[in-house]
This record gives sequence, C-alpha cells and structure tokens, in this order.
Amino acid sequence: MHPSVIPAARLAFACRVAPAEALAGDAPQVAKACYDMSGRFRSGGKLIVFGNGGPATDAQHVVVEFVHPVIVGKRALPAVSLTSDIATLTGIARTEGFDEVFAAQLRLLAAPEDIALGMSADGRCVNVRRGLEAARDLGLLTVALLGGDGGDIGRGKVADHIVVARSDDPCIVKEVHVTIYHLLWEMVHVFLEQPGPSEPAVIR
Ligand SMILES: O=C(CO)[C@@H](O)[C@H](O)[C@H](O)[C@H](O)COP(=O)(O)O
Repeated sequence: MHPSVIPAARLAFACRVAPAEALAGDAPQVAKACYDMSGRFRSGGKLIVFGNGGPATDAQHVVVEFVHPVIVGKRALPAVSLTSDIATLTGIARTEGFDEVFAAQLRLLAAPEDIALGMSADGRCVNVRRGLEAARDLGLLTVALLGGDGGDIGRGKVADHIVVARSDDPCIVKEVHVTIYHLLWEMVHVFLEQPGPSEPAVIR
C-alpha cells in the first residue's frame, strides 16, 4: 500500500482521539495519585518504577523525568528503575524465578516512605503484581499504571492508586501511559510547589 493512502482521519484518530478516549475518566484518579505521591516526596521518599518489555524502558523514562527535569527551575526528585541492572535482574530470576525480580529488589532497596509505580499494558504481569504486593507490605504508596480491563492487577486492587488506560489496543495503551507519567511528573510538582504540612511556605 502506498503511504499516501493512509487516511488523515485514521492518523488523527490514532494520535488524538483514541488516546483521549482511553484517558477519559481517569483524571481524578491521576490527581489523587499525584497528591499522595507529593506527600511521600515531602517525607523524603523516592519513586521506584518497574515493568516488562516496553514498560521496562518506560520505567527508565519515568525516572529521568524526575531525576533530571527538562523544564528549567523544576526541582529534581529521587527516582530509580528496577529494570536497569541486568546482572541483578538475571541473578534474581535465576534463583528465585522471574516472578520475583521486582519484589526481591523492593524488599532490599525500598523504605516505607517510598512510592512504587508498577506498569503493565494488560495488567496481567505476575512480577509487576508481586512487586506491588511486596511494596504494599513494606508500607510504600503503590501506584499501578495498567491498560485494557486492568487485568488481575486491577481487579485484585493490589495498589493504592490504579489508573487504567481503557483500550484493548496495546499501542494506544502504551501511548496513553507516556502521557500519564508525564502528567504524574507535572502534577507532583504542582502539589509540591504549594505549601504543605511538612514544608514551610518560604524556605530561606
Ligand atoms: O512492550 C512491548 C512492545 O511495545 C511488548 O512486546 C512487551 O514485551 C510486552 O508488552 C511485555 O510482555 C509487557 O507486557 P505488559 O505487562 O505491558 O502487558
């Protein structure tokens, strides 16, 4: 098929309409998650992000947004991805199984004031679910970024905040996820820039 036959309407749908439909309705949930996340950052917590495949590199993308903000003047916030160290990942998978690769790292690296963000396009990744469960047991704030019908992670309510990009198209879900984690970064800063219970309005 010659590229010129791709209808503009189809492109517009893929770029704008479908993601907007998948995102609609989740705005209040995203805002609540950001408010709670900002509270954890105020308390000295860090963000810990994980997922498989495409979401594994999304985890790294989320981290650089927080650690090295592109918008001048925004403060850097501590964040780590559990998908960046192949030696650790394969070592844990070798002896404890792939389902434990995130949970095992969280048990060693996480502090109770931290935030765990698990990402899965279909909500059916056992290691993401195990990671969120381990994080919750440790007292972390847990956020799940899912797609489709939320899968068993969504149904099991294993996270404090569950945001679902409601599309059966994994490409749309992943594109919506990028938009949502950019929003998470932006709105966490909005809340942090307001005076909060543990931070004075004017820092001298
Ligand atoms: O990420 C891509 C392609 O973008 C996949 O091929 C990827 O490997 C799979 O989505 C992974 O298995 C992750 O699945 P899910 O938890 O995101 O549903």
